[in-house]
Amino acid sequence: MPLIKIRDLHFNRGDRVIFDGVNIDIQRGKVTAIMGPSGTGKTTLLKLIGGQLRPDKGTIEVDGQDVHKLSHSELYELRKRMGMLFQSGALLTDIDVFDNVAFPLREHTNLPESMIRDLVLMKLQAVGLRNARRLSPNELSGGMARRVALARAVALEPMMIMYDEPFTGQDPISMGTLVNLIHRINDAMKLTSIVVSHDVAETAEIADYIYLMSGGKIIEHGSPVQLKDSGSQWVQQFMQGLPDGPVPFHYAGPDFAEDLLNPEDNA
Ligand SMILES: Nc1ncnc2c1ncn2[C@@H]1O[C@H](COP(=O)(O)OP(=O)(O)OP(=O)(O)O)[C@@H](O)[C@H]1O
Repeated sequence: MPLIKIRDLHFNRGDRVIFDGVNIDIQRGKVTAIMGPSGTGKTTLLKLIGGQLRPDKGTIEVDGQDVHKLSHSELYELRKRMGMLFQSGALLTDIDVFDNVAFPLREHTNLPESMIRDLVLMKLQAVGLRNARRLSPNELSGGMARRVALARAVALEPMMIMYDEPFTGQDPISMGTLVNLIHRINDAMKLTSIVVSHDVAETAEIADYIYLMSGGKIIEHGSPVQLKDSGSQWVQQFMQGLPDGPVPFHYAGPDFAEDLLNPEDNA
């Protein structure tokens, strides 16, 4: 049984079709990557899985529960078991690293402070920042801040974790550290991970399975090796990061000549 089962997912933003009949299985214990060009709806998909958005049609089941049929309190309980690491998931800047990681534990559990301390130190140890616990977030590098956010995301021992563009803005060394950490934490904590990214090389390195999305559909799915050997031109363009190919560079709409001929249209 997959941990997440997405069936016939449809979702629109105004007239724009974001998902047009998408099916995805996220297997337990694995790292699954969702990749696709900018604007294809990767972040939107994570929000649909987390219940922040509602599909127009189709279902999303997480651990056997239909996310969009849950009551508020049931969804709240489910969300506590879903770690999320959003790109914008900033740390609280007026408290130190330790208190940032302790925050969800103090918020959602009644554990005594001594136990919270042990749990926080364990999580910080796992991301290599136990000795940075008294630093304030503005004393951290971007890579360190992301590792603290990761420690915080796993503080409540979630069953899964969703990463939104975890590698953006990282230098090669902290990129390498993150790549290792995502895999190590997934295996050590027996998690299920979803990584949403357009960083092909790094994502292919950690993913056990990849879904490639474009134009509202899943274009291809398989192991990184299967995708690298794919005969599809589109898949090759994406996996090799080639600028020209079947993937359009321009956001869909009227063509340029038509726009120039309609100076009245300020849209
Ligand atoms: N709040 C919103 N209201 C209307 N449209 C939105 C909103 N958020 C996103 N969109 C549109 O939905 C589409 C998908 O956005 P999304 O952020 O999910 O893409 P993405 O694949 O994560 O892109 P990127 O890789 O660039 O982060 C885009 O066309 C975007 O313009």
